[in-house]
Amino acid sequence: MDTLTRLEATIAQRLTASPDESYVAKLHAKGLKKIAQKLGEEATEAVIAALAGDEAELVGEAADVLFHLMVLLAEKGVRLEQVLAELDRREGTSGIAEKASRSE
Ligand SMILES: N=c1c2ncn([C@@H]3O[C@H](COP(=O)(O)OP(=O)(O)OP(=O)(O)O)[C@@H](O)[C@H]3O)c2ncn1[C@@H]1O[C@H](COP(=O)(O)O)[C@@H](O)[C@H]1O
Repeated sequence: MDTLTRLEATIAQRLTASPDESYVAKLHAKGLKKIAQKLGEEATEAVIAALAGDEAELVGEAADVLFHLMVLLAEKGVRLEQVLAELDRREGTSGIAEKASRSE
C-alpha cells in the first residue's frame, strides 16, 4: 500500500475519533469551510517556501498541502482513486495541447 493510500485509510478512520485526540477529527468537527481554509493557508505557505528557496521548508509545506487536501477529499466523500484516475486519464496529453483544444 502506498503512502497516500495508507493516509486515506487513516483519515477515514480518524474522522470519527475524538476531536481532543485527533487533528483529523478536530478539523471534521469544524467543518468543510475550516478544512478548505486550512488547505488554502497551507498552499500559500508552500508558495512562500518555494519562493524563499528553502528546500526543507518546501518539503514540509508540500506534505501539509497533501495532508489537508486528503482531509478535504475525505470530507467531500471523494476517493483518492478518483483523483488518480483523472490524472491517469490526462497522462500523455500535453497541458499546452489540452488548453489549445479548449479555445477552439
Ligand atoms: N500527516 C498528518 C499531518 N500533517 C500535518 N498535520 C497537522 O496539521 C496541523 C497544521 O498546523 P497548524 O499550525 O496550521 O494547525 P493548527 O494551529 O492546529 O490550526 P488552527 O486551529 O490554528 O487553524 C498541525 O497540527 C499538524 O500536526 C497532520 N496531522 C496528521 N497527519 C496524519 O494523520 C494521521 C491522523 O492524525 P490524527 O487525526 O491527529 O490522529 C497521523 O497519524 C498522520 O499520519
